[in-house]
Order: sequence, then C-alpha cells, then structure tokens
Amino acid sequence: MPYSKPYPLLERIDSPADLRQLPESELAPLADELRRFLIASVSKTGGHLAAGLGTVELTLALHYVYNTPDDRLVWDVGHQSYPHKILTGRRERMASLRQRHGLAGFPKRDESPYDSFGVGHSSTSISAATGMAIAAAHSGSDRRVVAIIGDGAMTAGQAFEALNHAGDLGANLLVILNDNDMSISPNVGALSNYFARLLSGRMYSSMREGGKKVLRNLPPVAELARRAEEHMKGMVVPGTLFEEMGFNYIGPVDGHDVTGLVKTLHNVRALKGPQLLHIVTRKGKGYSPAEDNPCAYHGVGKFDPHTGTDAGGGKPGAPTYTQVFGDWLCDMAAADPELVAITPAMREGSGLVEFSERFPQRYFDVGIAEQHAVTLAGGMACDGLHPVVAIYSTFLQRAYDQTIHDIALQNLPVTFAIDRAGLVGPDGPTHAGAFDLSYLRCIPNLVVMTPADEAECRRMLSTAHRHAGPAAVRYPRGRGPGLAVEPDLDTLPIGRAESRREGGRIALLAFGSLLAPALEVAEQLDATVINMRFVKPLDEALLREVASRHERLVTLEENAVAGGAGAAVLECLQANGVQRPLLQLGLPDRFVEHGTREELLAECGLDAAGILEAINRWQADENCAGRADRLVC
Ligand SMILES: Cc1ncc(C[n+]2csc(CCOP(=O)(O)OP(=O)(O)O)c2C)c(N)n1
Ligand SMILES: CC(=O)[C@@H](O)[C@H](O)COP(=O)(O)O
Ligand SMILES: [Mg+2]
Repeated sequence: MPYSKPYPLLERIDSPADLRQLPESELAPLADELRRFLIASVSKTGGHLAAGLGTVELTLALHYVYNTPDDRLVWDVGHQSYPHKILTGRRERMASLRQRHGLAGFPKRDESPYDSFGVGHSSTSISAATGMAIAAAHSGSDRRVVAIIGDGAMTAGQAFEALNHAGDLGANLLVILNDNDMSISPNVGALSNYFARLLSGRMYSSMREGGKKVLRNLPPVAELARRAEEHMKGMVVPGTLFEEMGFNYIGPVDGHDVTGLVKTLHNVRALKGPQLLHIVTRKGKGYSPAEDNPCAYHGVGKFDPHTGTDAGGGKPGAPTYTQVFGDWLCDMAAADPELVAITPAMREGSGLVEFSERFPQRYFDVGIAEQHAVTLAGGMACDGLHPVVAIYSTFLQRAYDQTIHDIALQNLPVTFAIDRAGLVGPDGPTHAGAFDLSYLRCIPNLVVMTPADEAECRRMLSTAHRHAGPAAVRYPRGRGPGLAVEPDLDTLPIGRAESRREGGRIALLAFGSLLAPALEVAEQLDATVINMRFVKPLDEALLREVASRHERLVTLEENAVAGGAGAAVLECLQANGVQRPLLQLGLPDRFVEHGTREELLAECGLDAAGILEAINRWQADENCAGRADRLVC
C-alpha cells in the first residue's frame, strides 16, 4: 500500500462542509485515503496511532451527519482524534503533531472550533457532553451533542457518574461506545466481559435486530411498551444495563461500515433523550502491524510505514526510570512474598510487564480507575499485604482524596511509584506531572522522595517499601544520567540529604532530576550542591547548617514553584528564623505546552544554561528583584 500521495478525495476536504458535499458512495474510498494518510503522517511524527485507525469510519460518518462544529463532538481521552483533526482543516499541520508550536496530540479548544472540549485524561466525555446538552436546552438551541468513549475509558467511575446523571435527566445526548476490546493493553474487568457477552454470537444478531427496532422513531406509548418488554427480558438482554440507566441502547453495529454508520447516525440524530450507540471496531484497523499488535501501536515513535519497524533507531543505553522501577519491583517481589502491585490500566507505561508475567497472582490491573487503585491498596495494606501503586503523576491527581483519606490519614504502608513526574514532552500539559510535589508534600504522614539518578531511585523504592507508613517516589519520563544500578535492596535514611559538592558563597539545593544540571552549573559558579533527596521530611538540620555557611540559596525542582519543594525549603528556613536570599527555580505558573522534554526544560529555564542565566541575573540584581514566580528574597 503506498503511504504517500495521491489522496485525491482527501485533498478536497478542508473542512467537514466539504465532506458533506460528497455522495455517500465516496465515503468508503475516502476512508481508505484517510487511513493511508494517517499512517504516513504518524510514521513521520510518532504519536497515538492504533486508536485513530479504529475511528476512521466513525469520524467520517459523524462529520458527515452532524452539523459540526455547531453540533458538538466530545472525544474521550482524545488520542483517537487524529482523523478528526485531519478532516477539520488541520491536514497540512499534521506534520507538526506533538512538536513544539505544532498541533497538539489531543483535542484542544484553542486549536480549533471543532475541538469542543479539551482532553487527555480519560472518561470525561459523558460529563462534558451532558453539560453541553444542558447548556443547549437552557438556550433553546437544537444543537446535538455526541460523546465518543472507548470501552477502556468506560471502566472509570466518572463515566458511570455521568451516565447516572444524564440518564436520569433525560439529556439530549448521544454516547457512542467505541468497543474494540482493548484499553492500552487488553481491557480488563467485569464490564469488559459484559461487552464481550454483548457481542457474542446469538446476542450480537439479536441485538442488531433490537437496534433496528430502536431506530424507528417511536411514539411515547410504543416506546414505553418497548421498554417494558425489554425490561422483562432484562435477565437475558444485556443492553438493559444502559437501558436501566435511562439510555436507549442501540447496537452493537459494525464501526467500520461507513455507509451503515451514516444511516444509523441519521436515524439516531432524530431521536430525543439519552441514546447509547454501541459500535464494534478493531484497534489498529487497516494496518496489519497495528492490528496484530495494537498495544505496541497505541503510541509509537517514528516508524517505517512499509514494515512497521522503528525508524527512529531505538537508542540503546541506560535503562529508563520505568525500567529501573520494573526491575526493582520484580527483585523486591522475589524477596517479599507480601508485595502486590497495582496499575490503573498502565501495565506497559509503568514498567509492569515482567512483573505481571512472573507474579500474575500478585498483579492487579484495575482498569482506568485511579481512585479505586489507591483505596484498594489501602485495604490490602490493612490486612498485611505490601502494596505498590504504580501510577503516573498526572493520573494520581484523580485519586487525591483517596491518597489523603484512605492512605495517609490511616498511616497505611503503601508505596507510590510515581512515574512521568515533571515535564513529559509530546503529550503536553494534560500529561505533565507538574504538581505532585505541591499536592503531596502537604499531606501528613507521607514521605516524598525525588531520586536524582537511577541507583538512587532503586534505593528510594526500597526505602518506601520498607517504611512503616505511606511513601512516594517520583521520577521523570525517560532516562536519568546513566548511573549503574546495583542489584541490592538497600535503603536510605529517611529525611537525610547529601552534600555533592562544596563551594563558596552560593548553595544549590537540588531535588531529583535537576541535580545533574545543578552540578554542571556549580562548576562555573563554584557553588555548593546539595542533593536534597527528600521533599518530606526535609533535612532541616542540613538546611540550617548550609544556610549558615552560604550567602545565597537556590532551590531547583521539576515541579511547579507554587507550593513545591522550594516552597518547603522557604517555609523551613522561615520557621527556623533563618533569613537568606532564596531563588526558587522550577516550573512556571502556567501550563507548559508540548515539545520534547529537553526543549521544554530549556523553555522553562531549567537546563544548565537557563539555570546559570537565572542565577547570574539574580546575583547581579542588588535588590534581589526579579520574576515574582521564581524569586523570593
Ligand atoms: C485518567 C486516565 N488514566 C489513564 C490514561 C491512559 N490511557 C490513555 S488511552 C487509555 C486506554 C483507553 O482505552 P479505550 O478508551 O478503550 O480507547 P482505545 O485506545 O481502545 O480506542 C489509557 C489507559 C488516561 N489518558 N487517563
Ligand atoms: C493517551 C494516554 O494517556 C497515554 O497513551 C499516554 O500518552 C502514554 O504516555 P507515555 O507515552 O508517557 O506512556
Ligand atoms: Mg478500547
């Protein structure tokens, strides 16, 4: 298949209005072109591929039938929205996808009027769409609202909170359940089994008939009679899960039959009240490497579209922090039979593949359910297990109350292995782990650690695991400085920082990933460098001692300055009556957009050059005046 021009039909589509000019007979060939374009484009930029391949026909049908952008399409997660971007005037800009100043990898309201809701985290679509449906009703508008949610995203509590509300409200809303039987890895849970039953043999065909029935725009009496009949069939007709929540269940239908979808959507668009259309798709559809391995093609780097092989020349070298964690987990599990590991649907990303294979009885993928993951760990810890919650910093935000109320308040020994802390790069602000130090350090009982290298990461994980209360280790996306990791399971003394360089008038207090540039900068400034290691508890004694020997202090962290580790140092000095000029370097008080991690760190002044410049500027300023978000005197 040629993954390049010509795209004779696609090149005529600069907006959905152009699409709507086409006869229905041209939609299937257009789907082929769109799919080819998508593969060619992502092969050059990297990004989320398999999910988008599965939504090509759906996206065409939606823009064909609905009056977008006035009608609202709300994509869940948004990783499947590339076909939508291509059809809504952004085809040429796909070459800039996820690059600095380029197109975002997710729908973004300020990028296009067709992106009706900003997204990146999952399971928000039904809530947002319900809100829009309420707003439409409020203004007397006839606008239609459609939420498109995957079977993986449907496992999260928020999706059910929204169904529960929208169904009761009778909101004018269509929810499309895009069921491909996959999350990033194979989907899990009773709901996933339920969807599988819905699709199985006899049920599928009987539901197809049922779907046709629903497509008739029934008068209220007939509708009531139909519901009563369905209710009586409730023990055997699985569609009633949604029916009982107040939704009209339609389907399952083939999500790759574009003309069939157009017909169905035309009918559904005419219906009022909460509708749920269940479509069946294949993740990676139409590209055999992705169909064969949808997990690997969920998110990809650059690749050769003809062979599907890595075109970026996967850089060998030091392990990533994720791998350091995965190795530690297996080693600690071998030593501790009570260790259990929990992931909210991020087995691959969190480094749990080997653990899941070696210790299947102690491995728990709970689906996209961060809140449940954390409270589950609490319950396990109550009764003698030693849980490790492997979670991305940005997704732990979802489980904040659980972290406080279910873990810390009860001082339960749960280890939080927090990956993707700090800037993550191409996924942008939705996925940046910019806030965990701020939101964790204020929680009593919680130990918070920031490893500066791979070896320290392993030690800190062991420290957390052996600690009698809750403890978190937060580490960045990708590789560290490349330190050799010893196979031991040794621990570190809690709350003890270490001096890494003795210098003159200025001391750099570095947290985690910023130790490396701090050491570089220190050579030029002849500065003392402290590897702070612990954000909580801080090494107060060392801080007092360092402050007494230096004229100026600088804190460095890959976290928001607001409320972060530097703020903890400031509070500590103040509480001890120590007054020293203090420069706080960290992430600014704005959302940092997408780009490579290196570009973004430089943009925020957190590479060695930026740090040096900020310190020199600060030192040159007699009054210690400067940017309020970075400087405290
Ligand atoms: C709150 C949250 N947790 C985890 C993720 C990571 N994540 C992104 S896509 C995805 C799987 C989604 O599966 P599904 O909704 O079925 O979409 P598919 O990729 O199968 O089309 C996961 C776990 C996320 N984006 N948001
Ligand atoms: C869409 C989503 O939430 C995930 O696919 C995420 O993009 C994974 O990020 P990593 O590539 O850092 O694992
Ligand atoms: Mg899915």
